[in-house]
Amino acid sequence: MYIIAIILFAIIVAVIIMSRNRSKTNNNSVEIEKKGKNNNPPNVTSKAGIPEPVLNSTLAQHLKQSTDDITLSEHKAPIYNASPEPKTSPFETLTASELVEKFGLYDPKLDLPDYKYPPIDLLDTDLNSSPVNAGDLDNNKQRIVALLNTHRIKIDAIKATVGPTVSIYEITPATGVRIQQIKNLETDIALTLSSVGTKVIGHIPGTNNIGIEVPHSTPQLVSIQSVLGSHTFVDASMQLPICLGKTMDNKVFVKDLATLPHLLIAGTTGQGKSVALTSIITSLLYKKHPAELKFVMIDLNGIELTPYSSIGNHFLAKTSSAKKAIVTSLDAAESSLSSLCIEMDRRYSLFQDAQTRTIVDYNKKFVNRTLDPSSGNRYLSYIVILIDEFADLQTTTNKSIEQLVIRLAQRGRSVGIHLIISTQRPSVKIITGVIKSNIASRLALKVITAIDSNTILDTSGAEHLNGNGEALFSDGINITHIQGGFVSSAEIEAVNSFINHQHSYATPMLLPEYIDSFAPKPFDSDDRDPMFEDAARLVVLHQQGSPSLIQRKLKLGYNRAGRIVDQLEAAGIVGPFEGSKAREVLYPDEYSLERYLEGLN
Ligand SMILES: Nc1ncnc2c1ncn2[C@@H]1O[C@H](COP(=O)(O)OP(=O)(O)OP(=O)(O)O)[C@@H](O)[C@H]1O
Repeated sequence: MYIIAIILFAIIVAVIIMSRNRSKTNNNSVEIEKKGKNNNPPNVTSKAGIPEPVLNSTLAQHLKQSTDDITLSEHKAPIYNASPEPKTSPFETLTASELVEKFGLYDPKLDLPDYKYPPIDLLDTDLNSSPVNAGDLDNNKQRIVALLNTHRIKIDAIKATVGPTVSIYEITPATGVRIQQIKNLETDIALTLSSVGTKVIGHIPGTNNIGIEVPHSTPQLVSIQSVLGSHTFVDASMQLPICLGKTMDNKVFVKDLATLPHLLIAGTTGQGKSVALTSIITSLLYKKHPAELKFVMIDLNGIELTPYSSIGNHFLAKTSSAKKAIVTSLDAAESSLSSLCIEMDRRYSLFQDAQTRTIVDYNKKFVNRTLDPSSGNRYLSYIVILIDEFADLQTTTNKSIEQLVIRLAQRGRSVGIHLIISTQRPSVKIITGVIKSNIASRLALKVITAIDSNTILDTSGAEHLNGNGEALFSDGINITHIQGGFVSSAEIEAVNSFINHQHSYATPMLLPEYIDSFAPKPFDSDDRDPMFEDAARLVVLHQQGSPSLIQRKLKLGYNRAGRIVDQLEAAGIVGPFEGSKAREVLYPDEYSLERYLEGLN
């Protein structure tokens, strides 16, 4: 008895030491612990031996949320307790309201409970003085009024609004004055104000006024801090708020990517596409928790999006076979997009079973614990796919990329998958008719010709922009003239570093594995899950290739079971995903399977 007690004590001590050592492999956690910022209990090591990011501060909280399968960011695993394994799911014995009473609402943010959103003071403050002084504004007003008087055009009032790149003079015409009378004087007004580019922009919606737009000789920079710190952005109750800059009358311009629901950014090289892309990413990083949002970044040049690899474990998603979190090759781009299509189909099949139509409704049901995680249900994060330089993917030899992009654009919205595509080649070969018809929202930066502008926006105008982030945004109906927010490399670095120094998931979110049936890839046995062979025997024995079977019989989390099924598919043991049907098992009996497994080892 005494000896058994000593052995037991030694085992417990050894387990504690091992779990502490493993936790030190996570650089982030080591650094935070060193700084003494983290009051969490010691790291918990998952069954897979990976440092556990779910560090709920109390045992009660810990019981609410699963610690079973943490290599994926999305919780599909049981949300009651991981250890000891319950024999039956509480979802089988308790109603949703009883579950909520017992465990509370499901909170995806408890994945990383101590996660802090980046503070606004990481960004540079706006030190710009106004591009026009009050004296100049008054002079211009007097000159405009004098000119109109000479032409016997009476006005009731004139006021000026200073925007980032232009000032707008709003005139209230006297009764009987026609807009065209003022429009006819456009060149004369430009001459009077000595300002090339002055435009009479016509009736200002919602007012009785006519606008005259006068460009500043030195445009004002719109700092990202001034827009992300504004009430318009801070108070925006949107699913995916993205800040695109300021309008010409100095209003912060925020859109909800979830409703756009995709965006095309195009303009000649050096006019501000990358800055626009990074200000969109920065907007989302300021508003979203890593449990709610993942980016898939495709950047074949490996330049613009590379800095974000440092926040890969927090905010990026990738296929498990991809070595890097950011996609930099054509093949990897194709398999990532294919894999996203599989994820999209899986989400649709979850929606079908849950009888929901949108990600918001589905997640609401999940949070209310009406959906059983052991049937594959999980909290769904939004996925934003960013493609920097779409022309690199639109090669003549690879038409399938365009088809994948179109599929995602057509069906992604309801399931929370959104695309942002940027290109410096606004030609009809790159921005094809079918791409345009599926991506209604477009941001045009300066282009060279009216034809290019027409290719992007279906109208001219972008050829008159001044560069440096000045843009025209079209939501498919209205066009808004804006000045994009500027974000510097140093600011990107500061935000990424702030995020990077916090606890993260163990890996980027893993997307379902895509296997190209026409070009089978060699199956890498090093990447195989330790339970791979047991799972293979199980599916062959039951002649049923479903993750829930593996999950139940081998006591694994849903994510891990899903990955094993992907590996079984890669090894040719089960067939491809077929929506709500179970996968076909390609080995008829254990004998043939054992022979195959021997060959694999
Ligand atoms: N919103 C902005 N406000 C002020 N200046 C800007 C803005 N956007 C871009 N610029 C200026 O334009 C330069 C080029 O911007 P950016 O790198 O985004 O261009 P690009 O269109 O992505 O170029 P490329 O096609 O070569 O990648 C920036 O370095 C900056 O000086």
